[in-house]
Amino acid sequence: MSQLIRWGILGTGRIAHKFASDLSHVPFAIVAAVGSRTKEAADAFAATYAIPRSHGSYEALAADPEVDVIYISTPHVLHYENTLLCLQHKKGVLCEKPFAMNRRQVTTMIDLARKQEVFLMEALWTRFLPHYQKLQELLAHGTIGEVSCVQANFGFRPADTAPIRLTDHALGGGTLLDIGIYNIFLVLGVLGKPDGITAAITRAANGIDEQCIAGFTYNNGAMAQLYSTFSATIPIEANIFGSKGNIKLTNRFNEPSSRLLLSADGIQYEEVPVLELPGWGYRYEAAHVTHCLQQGIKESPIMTFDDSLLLIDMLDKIREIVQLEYR
Ligand SMILES: NC(=O)C1=CN([C@@H]2O[C@H](COP(=O)(O)OP(=O)(O)OC[C@H]3O[C@@H](n4cnc5c(N)ncnc54)[C@H](OP(=O)(O)O)[C@@H]3O)[C@@H](O)[C@H]2O)C=CC1
Ligand SMILES: O=C1OC[C@@H](O)[C@H](O)[C@H]1O
Repeated sequence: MSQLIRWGILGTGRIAHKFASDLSHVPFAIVAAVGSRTKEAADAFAATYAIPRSHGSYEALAADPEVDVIYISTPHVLHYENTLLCLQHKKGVLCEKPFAMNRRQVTTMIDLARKQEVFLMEALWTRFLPHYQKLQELLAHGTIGEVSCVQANFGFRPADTAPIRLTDHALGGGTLLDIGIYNIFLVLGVLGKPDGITAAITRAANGIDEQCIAGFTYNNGAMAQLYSTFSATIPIEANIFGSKGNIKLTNRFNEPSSRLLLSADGIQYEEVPVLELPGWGYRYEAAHVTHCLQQGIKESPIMTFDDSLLLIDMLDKIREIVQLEYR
């Protein structure tokens, strides 16, 4: 089907730039409009990517009849209200991670998407990356046998130029929701839902988690170790240990630049070749959403509502254990 899908971008921050740039690689996708809190920022963004329509409010973007689907890239605490706004206007939505702040919000978003009969998906881009797909293939073929342990680390010291949202409690800051989510996503993709969870955080003075360490245990004996931090810049790597070998996802394991390494003995590692296309890596999820819209599909068969619900359940559970609260 050759129907053009008209994208809108809601929010003009860092990741919105990369996403808009990557849409130029996606067949049958055009960026039709952008919406910002200010007309100046919307106009500047539109000029950079030759976007025909720019709006000085999110409401105006959501109401734009020339838009089919909206990519939401605002701070975490706004995902819920921004998504509901777009769904109310019968726009499809691809909303950045974390989908929302808790299960209640995610459920309300899903219910409204179903009621309005429009597409909705969490923008967990790693799910669509070639190296992650290859990882799933290797695991499904039993290449490393039975997995006994997954270790996932994600951390960096935010630069002075980093967005304020990373550490601002009022914007949903902290490592768990921002980067710890990738650790959880990876472990769920390898071992599934845990039977037990332990967790601890280093709490910053403003209440956010500056570090978070979590342990997942499984009734079959498998376990996982998940660590996220803003206190140190560390290798953003993941290791998967199995009865017949190991897999390492190199720095940054959530991005397309990560290499997939395979070892039979835990000493010698060989790279598994993966086909990578030009761009930042957002084209894969954007192409999937574009395809879903062309086909009239309302829920992604790859990043499903159940996947997002399980993810938010894990975030909620860890937050409950460590008493991490947001208003
Ligand atoms: N998938 C990925 O690889 C990545 C995903 N993300 C996710 O994307 C989202 C945005 O992250 P990022 O682009 O880094 O964030 P930025 O702070 O750079 O951008 C956020 C944008 O949201 C809008 N906004 C609305 N209200 C506020 C507010 N009160 N304070 C600040 N900004 C506001 C602004 O756009 P405007 O002024 O135009 O309204 C702002 O530019 C987050 O949910 C994050 O988790 C982030 C990085 C990578
Ligand atoms: O999704 C993300 O990936 C990269 C990080 O630097 C960023 O803070 C986070 O939002």
